[in-house]
Amino acid sequence: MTSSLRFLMCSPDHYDVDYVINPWMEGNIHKSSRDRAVDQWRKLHNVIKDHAIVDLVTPQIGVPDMVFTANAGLVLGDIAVLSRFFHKERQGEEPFFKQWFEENGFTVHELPSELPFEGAGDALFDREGRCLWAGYGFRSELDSHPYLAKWLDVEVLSLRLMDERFYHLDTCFCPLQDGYLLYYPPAFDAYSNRLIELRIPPEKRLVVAEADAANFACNSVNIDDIVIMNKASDDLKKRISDAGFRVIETPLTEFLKAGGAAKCLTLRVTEPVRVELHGSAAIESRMIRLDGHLLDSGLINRALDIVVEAGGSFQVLNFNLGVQRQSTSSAEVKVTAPSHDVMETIMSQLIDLGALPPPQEVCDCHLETVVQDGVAPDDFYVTTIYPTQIRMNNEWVTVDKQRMDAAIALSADSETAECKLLRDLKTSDRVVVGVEGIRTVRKTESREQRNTQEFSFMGAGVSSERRVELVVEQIAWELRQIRDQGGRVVVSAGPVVIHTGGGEHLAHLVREGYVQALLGGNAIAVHDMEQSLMGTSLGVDMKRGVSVRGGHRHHLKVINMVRRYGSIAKTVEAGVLKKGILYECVRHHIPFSLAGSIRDDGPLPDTQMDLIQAQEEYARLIAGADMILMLSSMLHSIGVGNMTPAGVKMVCVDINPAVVTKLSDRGSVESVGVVTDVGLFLSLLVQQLDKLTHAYQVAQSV
Ligand SMILES: NC(=O)c1ccc[n+]([C@@H]2O[C@H](COP(=O)([O-])OP(=O)(O)OC[C@H]3O[C@@H](n4cnc5c(N)ncnc54)[C@H](O)[C@@H]3O)[C@@H](O)[C@H]2O)c1
Ligand SMILES: NC(=[NH2+])NCCC[C@H](N)C(=O)O
Repeated sequence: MTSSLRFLMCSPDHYDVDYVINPWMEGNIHKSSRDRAVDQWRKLHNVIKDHAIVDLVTPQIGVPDMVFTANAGLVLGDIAVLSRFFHKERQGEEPFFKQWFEENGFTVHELPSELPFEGAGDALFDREGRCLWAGYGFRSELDSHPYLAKWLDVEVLSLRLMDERFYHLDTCFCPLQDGYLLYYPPAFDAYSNRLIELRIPPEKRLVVAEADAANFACNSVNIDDIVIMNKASDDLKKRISDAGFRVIETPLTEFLKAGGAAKCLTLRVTEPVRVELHGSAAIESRMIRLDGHLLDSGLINRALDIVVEAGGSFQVLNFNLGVQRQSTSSAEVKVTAPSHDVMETIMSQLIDLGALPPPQEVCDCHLETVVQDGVAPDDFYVTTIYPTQIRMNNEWVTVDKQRMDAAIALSADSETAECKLLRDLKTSDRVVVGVEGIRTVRKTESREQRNTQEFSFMGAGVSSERRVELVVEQIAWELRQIRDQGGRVVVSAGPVVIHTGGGEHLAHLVREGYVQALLGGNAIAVHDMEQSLMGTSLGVDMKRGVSVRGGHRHHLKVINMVRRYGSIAKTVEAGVLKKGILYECVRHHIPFSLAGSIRDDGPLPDTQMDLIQAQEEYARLIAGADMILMLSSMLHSIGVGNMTPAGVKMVCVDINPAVVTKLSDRGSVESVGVVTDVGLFLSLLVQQLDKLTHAYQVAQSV
């Protein structure tokens, strides 16, 4: 027996599965046998008694899980941090464990109420006592970890649990003597796995397969060179013994029904203190403020989801609910992240939602100078479509040329900031880094706006004919308004427009002044002209819908013809091209840009094969747009979406709901998705516009 070692156990006199608080308990209510449980517990007790002293806490009626003493609290030296159970079903255990700790000479620390932490079930010392691995995600809050670091004066490494079967850290992670670790990596998020790999060298990591993990092989008690567990496969046993340990199996099947095994049934109460080491936790906390229709628009949910999904945690400290339908709410939220990196990831997403630091914490943004043309500093802030401001010399300055996926740059001699693509950065530009002193200005999105968005957005696969018609009516109305007010509508279109018979309708829109710029690729122009000149689109007769003999050569002949004339405009001037979309563009001086791609035939002389140049032409034509109609080209629509700032209404039409979702789901109220055939859409749009114009003319003549 290793005489100095002590464990706390609780006999299973009142043990049963009475409720369900973890997936193992499902279907097991009152299905465990008390006799068998008592027998299995005694065997475990005996094994442990052979190697250490076992103290017992008196079992209590009404708290059947008290048998799992690992959850009593966390002990180091003579300090015990008492558990605050997440589930009310186990909260009744707290006073009994507290009493035991006090009666046994421990100084008991209690966490603030509503800050769950489930003791040694979620916190395991490295066997050399150098650090504390602490789990969070299901039962314990990340915010409890700084308290552990402070009270126990130990380095805390936070690990996020992802698989609800492994809801406590000790169900999937077991530090062993000599720096070994028995663990099940899929139970953790990527960041936590990286942290484990940074700290534990590969030869010391004993990775457990799912079948062993499901038998609670990681829920082992390690005393010197023995590892006591419910059960392990031969392969695992071999690997553990190759590492110099002896495995003792003792069946604990009755306790598995409640989601626990050997380690859960014990609490090590003699953890050695390493006086030379001191407390720290990489955990960071920050306050943020959110204002707006937080509940109606779902903003608060989105913000809190961002925090949790990225591996952080939150506390809503203040919530002022706007009581009237039109009044806004505000919230102050404390965000906690396991590391600086995770905090920056969370903060940059919260900034996108319009989050602000509280007034007392607002500071200037951080700038770093570019040292290589076209390369930003590592930590540069990546822009979004939303109007952004940065704080300089205690004032908020609006960033120009807003677009997504850029850096915010100030040239060496100016105090004006603009969005710059990486390739445009120049040595000596100063670039905003980190997340301090940056805010985005978001429109307050009300319940009504959200409903409209949901109504018009048809990504849910329920695009009945009538719903398409309703959306088209709305778009037609806006198109007419924009035209009448001298606004700008930009159309990006793919060749499907022509294949589906939409060419004549789009040409009509150009002719009638509804389009102020056209963006596309080589293909739409080639197919449009092929249809105008030969009546086919990629060799298919557009009237009869059948392939024309030798038709596959048509598009090359068209390309060749335009090449002979030198450009599309010259082909129109020569009187050769007499109708179609490109014809109308040339005739009505509507600028167009054709961005080339690797698969382009020809290409047409107008196709811009220098992609950087093409992106610049697109950006120039998009500037000042009121609406962008994205018609059935994923490629060009995504390109356009990336360079468009918020505030520009985008209408995306595609037959594939996934494409519509991708393009419309930019968190912007201005996006409308229509899942339908683009030819049908254009035909309905033209009909609706004619109806509107006709009504207008009738009204004027009365
Ligand atoms: N001849 C050339 O030089 C040349 C060059 C490039 C591309 N192309 C041709 O262009 C086509 C691809 O164009 P892209 O780059 O824009 O492709 P893309 O895949 O990016 O986009 C096409 C989109 O059209 C959608 N779509 C398909 N049928 C539809 C319908 N009936 N109504 C509405 N949406 C519909 C698809 O879901 C898809 O999202 C291919 O046929 C390709 O061969 C030809
Ligand atoms: N340290 C542990 N993993 N303990 C297991 C606790 C089991 C208990 N039924 C619960 O869900 O809380």
